[in-house]
Amino acid sequence: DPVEDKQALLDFIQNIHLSRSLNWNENNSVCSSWTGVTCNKDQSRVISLRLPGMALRGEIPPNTISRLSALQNLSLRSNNISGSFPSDFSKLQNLTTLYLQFNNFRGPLPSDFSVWKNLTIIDLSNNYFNGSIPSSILNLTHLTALNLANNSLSGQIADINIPSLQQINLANNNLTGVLPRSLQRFPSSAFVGNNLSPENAFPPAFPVQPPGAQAQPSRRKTSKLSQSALLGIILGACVLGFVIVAVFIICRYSDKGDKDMIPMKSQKKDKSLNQGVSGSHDKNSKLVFFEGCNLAFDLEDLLRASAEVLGKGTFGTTYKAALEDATTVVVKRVKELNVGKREFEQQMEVVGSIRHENVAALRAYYYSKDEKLMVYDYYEHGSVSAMLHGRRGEGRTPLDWETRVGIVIGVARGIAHIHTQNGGKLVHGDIKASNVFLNSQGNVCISDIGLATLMSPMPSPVMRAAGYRAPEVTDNRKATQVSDVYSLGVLILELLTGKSPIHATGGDEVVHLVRWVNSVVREEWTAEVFDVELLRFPNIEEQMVEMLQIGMSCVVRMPEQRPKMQDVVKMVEELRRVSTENPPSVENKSEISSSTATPKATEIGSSSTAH
Ligand SMILES: Nc1ncnc2c1ncn2[C@@H]1O[C@H](COP(=O)(O)OP(=O)(O)OP(=O)(O)O)[C@@H](O)[C@H]1O
Repeated sequence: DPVEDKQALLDFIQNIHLSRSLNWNENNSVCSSWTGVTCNKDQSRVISLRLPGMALRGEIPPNTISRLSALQNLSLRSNNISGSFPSDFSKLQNLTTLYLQFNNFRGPLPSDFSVWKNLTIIDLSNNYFNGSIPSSILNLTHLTALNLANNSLSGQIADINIPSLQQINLANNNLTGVLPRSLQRFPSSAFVGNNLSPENAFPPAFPVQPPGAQAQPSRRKTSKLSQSALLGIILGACVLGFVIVAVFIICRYSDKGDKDMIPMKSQKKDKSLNQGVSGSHDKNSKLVFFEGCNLAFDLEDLLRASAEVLGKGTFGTTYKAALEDATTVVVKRVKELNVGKREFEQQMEVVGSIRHENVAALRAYYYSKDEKLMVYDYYEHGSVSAMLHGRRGEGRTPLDWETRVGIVIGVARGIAHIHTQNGGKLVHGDIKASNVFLNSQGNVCISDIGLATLMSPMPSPVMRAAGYRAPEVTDNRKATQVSDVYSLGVLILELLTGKSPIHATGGDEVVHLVRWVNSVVREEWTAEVFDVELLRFPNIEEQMVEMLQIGMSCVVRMPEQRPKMQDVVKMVEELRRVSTENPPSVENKSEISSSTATPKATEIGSSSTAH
C-alpha cells in the first residue's frame, strides 16, 4: 500500500465534514478496498480519487489531497465544499481531469493554470467563482473540455485558442466584451447569460439587458428574481424586456442544448439520467461490466450523466448519456420484463460475452427490482433505418449500393455468429433497420440481441416490429433462428426498395412490404421494386435482382424452406465476390425501366411462395 498517500487521504477525511459513511478503514488496503480510490499498477501510488455526491461539507483541509502528487483524476463534484480554490492543488502536477462542479467554491480561479500541463478536462461549473478567466488557461495545450458555466466570472473572455478544445461552456456568468474569434466555432448556447457586446458573431444571444436584470447563475435566480420584481414595479417596461430576453434565451437552449456534452443543470433538454430512471436503487445491485470493456464509471456516475432520450422502443426508453469524462454511452432502460433476476442475468452473460465485429457489444447491465439497464456504445452515425428513411429529398446523400450490400453481409455474419452461441440456441428475435448501426470503423453492428425473448408477450406487436416478424411467430418470446432469417429477408427487401416494412401509400392503405414485393415480382414488373435512389448507380441491375432473389428466399412463408443464416452469408458474399471480380462494363449498362424485366426476375416470380 502507498503508506504516505493513505495517510494523506486519512488526514483529508478526518478534517472535512462527511455525513455519509465511507469504508476508508486504516486496516484495509487503500488500493483494493477504499471506495473512490484507484492506485497505479504496482499499487505504489494513488492515481485517482473520486468522491462525487458524498455529502462532503466545509473547506478542503490544506496539505491533504495535495500530497497525492501522482494523482491524475480528481472528482469531488456534487458536494457542499466551500472556500476558495485550494492553492496547494498546484502541487498536483499530474492531473488530467478535474471535476469540482456543483459545490460552493468562491473567490477567484487559480491564477496559474500552467502548472497542470496534462489537464484535459476541467469542470468548475455551478460554483460561486468570481474574477476573470486567467489567460494562463491558454497553456493547457491538451485541454478538450472546459466548463465554467454558472459562476460569477467577469471581465473579457480571453482568446482561448486551444486547438484540442472540443467543448466549452461559459454560460451564465458576468462576462463582457466581444467573443474572441477562436471561440466563435462553438455553439452560441455556450456563452448565453453574459453581457457580451452585441456586435459579435451571435448578436441575438447577447441582448442588451434592462437595468437590474443582469443574467445570473441559474441557482441564484430566486434572490435575483425578487430584486427584479421590486424593480419591475418601478420599471414595468424593463420587466417586459426581461421576459422577452428570457423567452429568447430559452428558445436558443432548446435549439442547441443537445449539442453540449458537459452536464449542465440549466439545460432543459439534457436532463440527468437520474431524472429519467426511478430513484429507488437497490444498494446490493451494481453495474456489471463485461470483460474487455474499458469504461470506468459506476451507477451513480451513470445516473448523473446528462442524458437525452433517443427514442422509446418496444422494450423501453433508450438514452444517450454523456459521462463527465466525455465518454458517451447508450443506456437502455428495459421495461415489461417477463423473466426473473436469474434468467435475465444468465441471458446478459451470454450476450455480454459475444465479441464479433458485426455485433454491438453489450458493455454492462444493471438489475434491481425496479430498474433494468443495459449499456452499449453510442453509434454517432445513427441507425440504418435513419440512413435509409431519414431526410429524404434534396441535399441528402443516398446510401450507395456497396454500402447496402455491406450492411446485408455484416448483419448476416453477425447473426450467423449469434446463432452459434449458447450451445447454438441463441436467437436475436428483433432484427430490424433501427437495430443496425455503422460504427466508427465503418463496421456494421447489430444490436439488441436476445432482448425480445425476455419480454412479456405483446398481443399486437407495434407496427415497426410487426413488419419484420415471421408469420409463424405470434409470441415474441418464441422467435427462432428461422424467424431471424425471415426478419433479415425483410431488411434485405427494405434496403432494395427503400421502403419501410409496413408503410402507408398516398391514401389510407397500409402496405406490407413482403406482400407488395411478391405481387410486383409475380406481375413481372421486377424493376419497379427497386429504390429510385439506386437507379443513379450504374451497372448494378443484375446484382440487385440477385439480392432480391436472396431476400425473397428468406421471407417464404414455410419456415423449413428458408435458408440457414450461414447460407445467406455465403450467397451474399458470393454476389459481392462475383461483382468485384467482373465489374459490369459501362457498354453493357442497361437502363432499368418497368418494361425490361429480366429473365432472372421472371424466375423469382415463379419460384417464390407468395406471402
Ligand atoms: N447504441 C446506439 N447508438 C445510437 N443510437 C441508438 C443506439 N441504440 C438505439 N439507438 C437509437 O435509439 C432509438 C431508440 O431505440 P430503441 O431500441 O429503444 O427503439 P427501436 O429500435 O426504435 O425499437 P425497439 O425497442 O422495438 O427495438 C432508435 O432510433 C435507435 O436507432
